[in-house]
Amino acid sequence: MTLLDGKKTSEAIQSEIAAEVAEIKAQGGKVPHLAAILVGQDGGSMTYVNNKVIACERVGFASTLLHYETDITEEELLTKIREINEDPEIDGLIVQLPLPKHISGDKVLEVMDYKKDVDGFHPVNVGRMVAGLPAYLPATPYGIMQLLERYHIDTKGKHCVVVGRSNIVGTPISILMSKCTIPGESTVTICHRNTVDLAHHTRQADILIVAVGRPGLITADMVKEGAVVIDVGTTRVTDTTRERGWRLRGDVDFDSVAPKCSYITPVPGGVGPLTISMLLKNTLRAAKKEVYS
Ligand SMILES: Nc1nc2c(c(=O)[nH]1)N[C@@H](CN(C=O)c1ccc(C(=O)N[C@@H](CCC(=O)O)C(=O)O)cc1)CN2
Ligand SMILES: [Mg+2]
Repeated sequence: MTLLDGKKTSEAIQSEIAAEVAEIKAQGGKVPHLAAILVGQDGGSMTYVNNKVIACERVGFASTLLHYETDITEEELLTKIREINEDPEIDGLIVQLPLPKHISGDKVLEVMDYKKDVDGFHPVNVGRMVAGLPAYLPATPYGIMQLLERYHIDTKGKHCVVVGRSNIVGTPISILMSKCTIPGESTVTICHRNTVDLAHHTRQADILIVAVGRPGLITADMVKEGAVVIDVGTTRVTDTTRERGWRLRGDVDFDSVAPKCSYITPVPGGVGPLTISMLLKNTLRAAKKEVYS
């Protein structure tokens, strides 16, 4: 069994990005600039956004963090987004999810300039990804593709079973894995909350990607011998032995599943760190006008 080291891969990607930024600076160019909007005080969201800002500094990007109270109105937020759309200094914009219930994520995306949508969630970017046109790929699926590529995992003709159909992970990764690209060329099955006999499907998987946020859902009996297992789940579960009172747990029961796998991602240190690196990569692509002129 080989551990897919997301931390190491993420560091390698960030070094590549930092080298490109150094080159841009040396040529007297403008450094990439990411704006991140955070609404409210959710612990996980605050950690992720802070980590994004720190990662920007590490690779030499400029960043702007806009942190609003939970009671900001939808219209106030939309006005701010329209301002950022018009700001030529800012190359990429993300709005950290989840948003409070009174703000429509769909409206936020529709207002956002798709050319700055470095999360790849805007309908234009989703549509272009489906059509196989240049687009910003959502960071987590993009990170999974990087892991498969950099570990030279053969995906062509393999059966890839995806558990979860979220817009952030499940749906886009199932499309990317079915595309005629490498990685890709897989036969894809999507499972979700109404799938009958989940284990029947997961046992068929050569490549199993799980993104539902249900700690320990996938147990050893649900996995084929030699499978590649990608665990996207990162749920905070109570752990009184830790000072902070919690630990992260994936959707896969790592201890029982790992011995059966050819490759597996740990939690933490698997897909998570790549989510941040691929956001930086998209921001660099935005600054270089690689996707849109
Ligand atoms: N606008 C967005 N919102 C959300 C996204 C997103 O891509 N765009 N994805 C998730 C949260 N997320 C980034 O935003 C994210 C999740 C996990 C990690 C990560 O590095 N996890 C580490 C553990 C970190 C820890 O100790 O808490 C790991 O798995 O090793 C990074 C980013 C939902 N919202
Ligand atoms: Mg899902």
